[in-house]
Amino acid sequence: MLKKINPAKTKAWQKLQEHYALFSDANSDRVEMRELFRNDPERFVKFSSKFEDMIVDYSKNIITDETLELLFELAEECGLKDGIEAMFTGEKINETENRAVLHTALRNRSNKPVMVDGEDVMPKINAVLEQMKDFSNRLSSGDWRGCTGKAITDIVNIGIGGSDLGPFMVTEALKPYWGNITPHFVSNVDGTHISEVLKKVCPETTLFIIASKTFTTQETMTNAFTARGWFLKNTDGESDVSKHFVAVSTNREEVEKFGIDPENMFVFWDWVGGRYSLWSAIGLSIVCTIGYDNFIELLEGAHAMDMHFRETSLSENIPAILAFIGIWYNNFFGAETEAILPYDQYMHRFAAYFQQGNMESNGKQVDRSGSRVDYQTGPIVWGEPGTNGQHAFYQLIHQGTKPIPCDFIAPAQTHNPVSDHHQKLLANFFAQTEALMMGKTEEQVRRELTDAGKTEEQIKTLLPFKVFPGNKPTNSILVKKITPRTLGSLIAMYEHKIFTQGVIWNIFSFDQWGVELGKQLAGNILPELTQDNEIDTHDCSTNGLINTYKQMRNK
Ligand SMILES: O=P(O)(O)OC[C@H]1O[C@@H](O)[C@H](O)[C@@H](O)[C@@H]1O
Repeated sequence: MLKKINPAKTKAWQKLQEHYALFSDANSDRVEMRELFRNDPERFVKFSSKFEDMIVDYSKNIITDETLELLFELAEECGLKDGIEAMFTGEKINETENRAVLHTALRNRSNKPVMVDGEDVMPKINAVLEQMKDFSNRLSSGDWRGCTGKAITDIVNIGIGGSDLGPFMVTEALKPYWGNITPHFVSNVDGTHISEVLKKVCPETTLFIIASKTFTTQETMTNAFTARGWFLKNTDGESDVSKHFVAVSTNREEVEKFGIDPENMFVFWDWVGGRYSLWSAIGLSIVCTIGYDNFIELLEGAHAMDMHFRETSLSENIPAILAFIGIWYNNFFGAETEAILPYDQYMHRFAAYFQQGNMESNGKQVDRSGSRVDYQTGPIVWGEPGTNGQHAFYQLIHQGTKPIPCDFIAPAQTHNPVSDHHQKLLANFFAQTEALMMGKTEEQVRRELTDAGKTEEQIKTLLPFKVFPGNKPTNSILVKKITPRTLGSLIAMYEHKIFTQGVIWNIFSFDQWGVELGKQLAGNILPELTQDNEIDTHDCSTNGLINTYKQMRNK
């Protein structure tokens, strides 16, 4: 089991607090990155790690050897190494749901046994993989026929949260690997989402994948029934449903109730968390889109990162180091957010994916003993692909008042070598991380303005606006190319970063009770919306909004 240690009460935490004074804004002699770089030409070599075709450069952080040493001490005091073993060996570390956490078993390409409740889970994982392989081959070869004998050309994944974000992000990131099946994704209960997707597909050649761990999620079931209604309206009858609807779930009973043949069901298990489920049967839409072999490459890449995370000492451990640096800013510099900035258009959903991964996992205020924490936990995660972000929100990162550590991610090779686009893209990547670290001093600005012929008066007026403080931390993650394997490693790297931070913050990262209340209340309100009578069962704001909505919808 994970230890229950208050990180803020450890010796390392106290030392980190004292150490922070060296870098604090309150210290007029503070140590800044510019100086650290000036004093150590080997800083890049020292503070970067290679992993297969990936390099993670964490040298542009406000850290010294001592900072990292203290963070390693913190991790040791909090029992990180034992925690990692507990997860990989199937201990029920998701205590509030009494579940193991074994997304790593789903990509355990060594096939060594992984035991849960005395049973090796590998045979059943392999059996579902075989089923996914067979199914996707039948789809892409045209062997699986729709109701009028036509081959399937489009799949629609209906799911939400973990049953949508992962498959959507991965299929988008790996678009260059698409075969002859086009994927679509419907998640939002807003009828616009399904309506717009249904406009693009033809009932005879479309297969719906209803993806839901519980098979009770309101949004998914509503969209699934709408899809079935649309299909039946446009085809000949109920019996054809089996050729056009398959399910991915842990809940056989509900799948059968919906009317999907259990033959067409792909199972997974309660030890797969929703937001960690793309490696399970939830990845069916990925397999159908990029092919089974590429999906296996994705698993292989993740497995390689798993091995690295499990077996490498903390001082060389990439996910752990990223996690420690995150804690450094979150808990000592008071950083509230982290940006993930992929310089790769195909990875445009990567930040959104890890928004759930991070914020649902570590958005917790109660520690593992059930007490309110007295320190900060999970950061707000956000981001957009470069270079779009540069023209939108980088201003605040460069010159705003909030510290925002950023991860820059880019491939050295593009799938679309169009003239010099990629060089321009990467020039921007490198320039931004340099600018964020170096900033622009008063002296530099003064020189520039003098060279531009400005008067002393003009220089004085403009100077404060044109200075960039710099000292803004970034990690740079450069991969050779975005392939299924690299993407698998990248995703696993971030997953383990989240896990590491959860262990140290002494919180449970694999439950998500916080999403329940809104669902419950929506369940209470829905029947109140069916009639036009005035409502007075809530607070005055909620009553007022519901009653105004009722008036508006009728006029
Ligand atoms: O796969 P399901 O059961 O439909 O759940 C979808 C999502 O439902 C949300 O309520 C959970 O917070 C997510 O973690 C989950 O991924």
